[in-house]
This record gives sequence, structure tokens and C-alpha cells, in this order.
Amino acid sequence: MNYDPRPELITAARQFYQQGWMMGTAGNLSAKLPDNSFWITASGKSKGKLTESDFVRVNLDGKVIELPDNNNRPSAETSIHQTIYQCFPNAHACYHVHSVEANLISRCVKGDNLVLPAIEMLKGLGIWEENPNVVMPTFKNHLDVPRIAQEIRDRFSRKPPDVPALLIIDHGVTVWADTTEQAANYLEIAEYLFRYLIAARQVE
Ligand SMILES: CSCCC(=O)C(=O)COP(=O)(O)O
Ligand SMILES: [Zn+2]
Repeated sequence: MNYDPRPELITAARQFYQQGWMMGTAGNLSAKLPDNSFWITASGKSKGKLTESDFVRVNLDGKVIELPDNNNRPSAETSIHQTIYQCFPNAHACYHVHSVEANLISRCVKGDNLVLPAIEMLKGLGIWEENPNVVMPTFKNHLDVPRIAQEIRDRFSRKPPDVPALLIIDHGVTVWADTTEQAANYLEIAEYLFRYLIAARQVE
């Protein structure tokens, strides 16, 4: 039996929807198969009630190779998932959500990076240094999504990011990981960091 990650993606999307991170069809989730194709949420689906028909399987060039429902179109942000899988061959899951906190903190970013707090939670993103100086790369939002994807590709090919996450300004975060479970953990930690940074601004 071939591996099918759709049940895990459906469960993850329901949890993220319940957190308020995938409201009104926002966000997209994908997971890669051994042949390097990936299942991604079809565009415009309600993420709190996905079924196995609400997906599209595409190859790494973005060509549709399996369509459970002929009305489905790949997520409008498929090019970002493609870019992540091309830049990080070990990545098997890529999750993108829109939280209020990600959007608020993105407005405080100066330059091209969000400076992350040097707190214990960074270990959950793979940072084990004492007093780490770590940033999350940020990107401008463009209506033309392939342009965002190209800017991600250009930047990551020059320098890989400190953490497996990126933030699109006024839009939301994207994380990637070797497994769907790890991607969910990374997403929860990224969202925790956004909440922390917002709260910190109120007590400083
Ligand atoms: C209300 S969400 C606007 C589009 C977007 O940013 C998103 O994440 C969802 O797009 P999709 O095509 O994957 O449904
Ligand atoms: Zn989005």
C-alpha cells in the first residue's frame, strides 16, 4: 500500500483551524511522497472540514498528476511549497497558516528578518546554542505568488535560514520539516514565538 499523507494533513488542518490559524479557507498544507510528488490542499477549501477529495497531487515542477475531483485546482501558493521542497530535499511536509499574531508581528519587522527571542523554546526549532542570535527570514507579500517563491529561492540559495520557517509580511508563516508531525511542532513553536514577541512589546 502506497503512503498517503492526506489523513494526517486533514487532522492537522482541523487542529490549526480550531486554533484560528486557517480561517475562511486560509493557508495550505502539503506532504511529499517517496517519488518527490506531493499532495497539497486544493485552492479555496475550508480547512476545518477537509476530505481526501480536497487535495491535488503535483510533481516538483508543479504539474498536476492526480486530481481526486476535476473541479480542484492546486493551492494558489503551490509555487512556495515547490520552492521549499526544491531548496530542502529532506523536507517532507510544508505547512502555511495565517494567524493574527503572525500578521501583527510582521508589521514590526525592520529589514528582512524577524529577530527571535533567545528563549528555551528555540530548541524546538533546532537551535541549541547558549544565548542564540537567531532570525526568521521575512519576505514581502506579492499578489503574484510565484514572485514570492522566486525571492525565497534566490535568498535561500545564497544563505540557508537559521530556522525551518519563513514569514511573509501581512500574510503568514510557512514551516517545513522531515515529517508531518515535526512540521506541526515547528508551526506551534513559531506561533508561540509570535505571541511571545507581541506580549513582550506590551511589558517592555
Ligand atoms: C483567504 S486566504 C487567501 C489566499 C491564501 O493566502 C491562502 O493561504 C489560501 O490559498 P489557497 O489557494 O491555498 O486556498
Ligand atoms: Zn496564504
